[in-house]
Amino acid sequence: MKEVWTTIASLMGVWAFSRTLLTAIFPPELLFTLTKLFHHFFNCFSSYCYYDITEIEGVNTNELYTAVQLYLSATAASSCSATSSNRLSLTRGLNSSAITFGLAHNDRITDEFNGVSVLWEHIVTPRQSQTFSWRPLPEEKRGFTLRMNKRDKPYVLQSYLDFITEKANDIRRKNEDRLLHTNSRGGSLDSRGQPWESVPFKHPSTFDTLAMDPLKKAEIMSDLRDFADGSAFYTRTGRAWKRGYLLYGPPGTGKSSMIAAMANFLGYDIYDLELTEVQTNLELRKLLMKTSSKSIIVIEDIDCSINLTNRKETNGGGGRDQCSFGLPEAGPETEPGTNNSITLSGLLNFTDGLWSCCGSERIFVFTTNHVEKLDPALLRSGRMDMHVFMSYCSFASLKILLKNYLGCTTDDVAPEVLRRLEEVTDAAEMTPADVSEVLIKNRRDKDRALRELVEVLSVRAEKNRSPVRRREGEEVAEEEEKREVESGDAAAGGGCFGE
Ligand SMILES: Nc1ncnc2c1ncn2[C@@H]1O[C@H](COP(=O)(O)OP(=O)(O)OP(=O)(O)O)[C@@H](O)[C@H]1O
Ligand SMILES: [Mg+2]
Repeated sequence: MKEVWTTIASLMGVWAFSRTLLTAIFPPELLFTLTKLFHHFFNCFSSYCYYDITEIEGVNTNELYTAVQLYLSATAASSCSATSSNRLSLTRGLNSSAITFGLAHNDRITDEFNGVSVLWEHIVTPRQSQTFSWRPLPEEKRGFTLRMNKRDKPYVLQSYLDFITEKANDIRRKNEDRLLHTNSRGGSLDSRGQPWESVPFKHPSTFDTLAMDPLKKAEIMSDLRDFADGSAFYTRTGRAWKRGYLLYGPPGTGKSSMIAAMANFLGYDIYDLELTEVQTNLELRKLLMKTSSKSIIVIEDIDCSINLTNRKETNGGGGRDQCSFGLPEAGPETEPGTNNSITLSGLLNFTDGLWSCCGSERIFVFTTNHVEKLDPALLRSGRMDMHVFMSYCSFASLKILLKNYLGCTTDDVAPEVLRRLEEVTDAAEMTPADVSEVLIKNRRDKDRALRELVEVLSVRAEKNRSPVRRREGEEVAEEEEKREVESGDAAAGGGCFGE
């Protein structure tokens, strides 16, 4: 033992002496170059190269670090044996329903990509001193080091990192629940500069549970699928990657349920834009800029949010916008130029102006109960590409509701009951919401539910056949016709599922 210590001491002595000697002989620049050459020389003999991916770069979070962490968490979870220890850290993010596995501090994991084996090490060291930063930095410095054989680097490094980024995006999408964002705070920002407040979006509505004409439904689903897969198409045709849907129809026909089904179908987040909370066009634009890709931007009851019919030019608008629209019951505080000065042009720019393209893969959905109140400019193709009429409950829709609530198909219903339902459903003009209520109430007793449903639908159908009601219906139909003539070919070119 004594001999070992003697050898170490003498080696250190030699090293210290050589350094002193070298420093005395060579100027510092030359010494630096010699040291570099020395390292280079030794590197030539090492068959590995190393890449550090730190958690924080400057003051920003390094997205590659997050991607690697997610990717390795999936690898670690599937093969605990690939890690150097059998300890993994477990985390569950706020708003996420999935648990993420992670490498414990200073742990290693091997991975294979295209037949090439690599080694990852998770390095955690205490942060020395708090450098100046606008936001507090974590107490520990974290990073991953990737070790790869030099000969493999030119072939796999880039494609491996691309693969990791892609995989991490998939995992993120699968792990995270949909988010529902709202601008209920008005234009004020939170501590992270966000104007949107978010909650997990857990609406269970899907296209399976949505009661509507199956053909109409299939067309919408295929349109959405084409949209989501349309990256190349939109680039080739020079169009912004966005699509607008107008859902209109009486209350309780499933417009909001359809939006939820769309979000669940595509895996997109929803931004529920409360227009009455937005004061100016500029605020509207800022909200738009803070939305993410792969999202549905919704304005519900657009006719109630902003008065789009009383189009009047204003002189006192400072020349910023030509036409201003106050809220329906516009008091003095909502006069243009004062508090709420959102204009139609601001809204139109929001949906298809240059700023609407500041992200990609976004769907705009407007809903209304009174499509006749909307300005034709808002309805034209390019803004609202598809007009979807959500109708009263048809016999086809009723079958879906029977399956949803009573778990029965048409085979389970007695033929005479089925025939009676078919006779009265369309004439009854009941909304799916009203039909659902009857079914929910009697869901424990299928026969009673069907009996009551036949009764309610028959009474409604009979009422609708009465002469007074027919006259009213004719007036409504006339009004509809007038509106269609007025809005002209607003929807021409786009899909229109009106009935
Ligand atoms: N087409 C439908 N398919 C399945 N369920 C529906 C449908 N329409 C309505 N419902 C049921 O009725 C409830 C209300 O529907 P929803 O809120 O989607 O209607 P809406 O058209 O958005 O109404 P409003 O115009 O008042 O906003 C939903 O929770 C759902 O259970
Ligand atoms: Mg609704």
